[in-house]
Amino acid sequence: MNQDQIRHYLQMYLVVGSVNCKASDPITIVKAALSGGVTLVQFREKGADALQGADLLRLALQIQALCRAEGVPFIINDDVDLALEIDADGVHIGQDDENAAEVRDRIGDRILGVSAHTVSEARLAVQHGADYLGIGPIYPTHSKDDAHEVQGTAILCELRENGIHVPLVGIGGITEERAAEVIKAGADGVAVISAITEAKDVHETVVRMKSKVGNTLRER
Ligand SMILES: Cc1ncsc1CCOP(=O)(O)O
Ligand SMILES: C=C1C=NC(C)=NC1=N
Ligand SMILES: [Mg+2]
Repeated sequence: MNQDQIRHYLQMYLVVGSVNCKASDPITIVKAALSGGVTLVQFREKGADALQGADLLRLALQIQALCRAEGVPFIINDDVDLALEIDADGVHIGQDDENAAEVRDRIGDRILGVSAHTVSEARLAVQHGADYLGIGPIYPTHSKDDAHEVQGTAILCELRENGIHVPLVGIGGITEERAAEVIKAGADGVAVISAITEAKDVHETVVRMKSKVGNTLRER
């Protein structure tokens, strides 16, 4: 996948699982987020009372169908086997998951996203074939119980200053109010869970956040 296409996909990136959808259900939330214009969807089913087995597969296939209908790429967090089983558009893996080079071999030219927290982790992930890097938590988050320490937007500047020019998406505590500063610091987009899944109006939140990202990218 070419870098410009990946950069486009990263602009308004929804990360979602049933655990994050308390006020409403995942399908309703994904439908509203897609109508609001999310550019990429990651299925991340993690944490206490996460779905498993047939229930997990059913929800993954339902969300995949919604994304396909809108032409929005659908990727799976962590579970490369599931991604290959349902022919997802890619995977996102962390530093503690399968080695990025091995995953790249297994998924061919599907999208490969890798989490990175330092310049050296970023360099290694790029060498192993990552299409983009997930950077964060930028701000405090309650959606990942084993999140690394909060890094602020400085990590994005540091990566760019150290010659990491691959597509980057910021993640962690990102809200509509904070989106612009994440882009100004060098990210190509924002990855968001609770600011969208817990929003009173999911559609409007996505519309507003995406327009702030787009305006800031154009001003940069
Ligand atoms: C998956 C992940 N990785 C770093 S922070 C985080 C959770 C982001 O969730 P939220 O957008 O609700 O802070
Ligand atoms: C941990 C993560 C970091 N970044 C992204 C985009 N997704 C994740 N699941
Ligand atoms: Mg992981």
